[in-house]
Amino acid sequence: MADPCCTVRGLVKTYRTGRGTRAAEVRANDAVSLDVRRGEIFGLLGPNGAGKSTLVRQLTGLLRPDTGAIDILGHDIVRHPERASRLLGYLGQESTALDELTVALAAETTGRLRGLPARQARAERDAVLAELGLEPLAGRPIGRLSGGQRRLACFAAALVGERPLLVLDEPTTGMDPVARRAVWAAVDRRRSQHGTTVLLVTHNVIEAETVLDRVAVLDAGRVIACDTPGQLKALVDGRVRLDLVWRTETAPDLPALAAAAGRAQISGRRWTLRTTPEEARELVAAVTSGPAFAALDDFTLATPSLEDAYLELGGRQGGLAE
Ligand SMILES: Nc1ncnc2c1ncn2[C@@H]1O[C@H](COP(=O)(O)OP(=O)(O)OP(=O)(O)O)[C@@H](O)[C@H]1O
Repeated sequence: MADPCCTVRGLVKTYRTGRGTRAAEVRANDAVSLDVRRGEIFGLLGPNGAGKSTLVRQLTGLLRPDTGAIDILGHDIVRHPERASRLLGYLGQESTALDELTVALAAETTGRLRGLPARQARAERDAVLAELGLEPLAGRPIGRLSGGQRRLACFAAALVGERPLLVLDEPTTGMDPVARRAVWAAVDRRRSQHGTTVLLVTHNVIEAETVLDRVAVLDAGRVIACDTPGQLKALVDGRVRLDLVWRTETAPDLPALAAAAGRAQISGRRWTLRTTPEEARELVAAVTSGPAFAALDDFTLATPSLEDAYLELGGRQGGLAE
């Protein structure tokens, strides 16, 4: 592969829980192999429990794989996990380590721990707080911020003391649209100015489609596909998704709906149908007139998303959403 940043081969991680008769094993990563190129924004997409965080914790040297190999910029991270912190900036799901520090001190301390001289750590701290609009919160302890503000403050800290690879585990969870945009602008800037590579964990399909160059889809610990969002969506080209939301859980029993009822994925009052544009058009006509319309609360017709591609690939029927 041209210019690799991170190469993963045959990674297996099994958690053991309980004791005696309650002992159980969860294979969180099951022979995962991946290639991330330098300078790309690479995503790990999958539902809760797919094994995304387990994978990134191994890449960051925090968790030891049972078997398999991880190479980051020429370094063997399984043999030398301590090297990971010099190669990558990591934003995990928890902020507890930084909770007692103010936003400014968390950013400055991270810079110092990464080997920056005091003056440079302070300069980078000021620049990143300004870049992310965090100056008004600079003096507040991270543990006493809102969930979205806390994520943004931890993201700011992860950016100080530049690293060639950024590993971000659901960075925008809980953030408002302004903060989200600030995060993606900061990521883009680092990529264009320094060629930074970004490995991003998400189960937000819209975000994945917008920001990722390539995405690996994980399901039950395995990579079930790896491609550009566009190529993955091409798997479901020519089809549309129709969501019908009824006023009550008992949808009207009408001949025009019988075939659709048999094929719809039903969740409470919502029916989801993945079908051809022609059939969707007929169904929309049928439900927007007469007794069906009286029973209808809402409907949406959409082009395929990565969510549809995931289901097409054999992903769990519940889909990617939480
Ligand atoms: N410390 C642990 N001990 C035991 N089982 C664990 C542990 N951490 C994770 N697991 C299990 O391993 C599997 C993968 O979990 P992981 O957190 O990697 O998934 P994920 O894709 O990151 O999920 P989410 O989207 O919810 O963050 C799940 O079945 C989870 O219950």
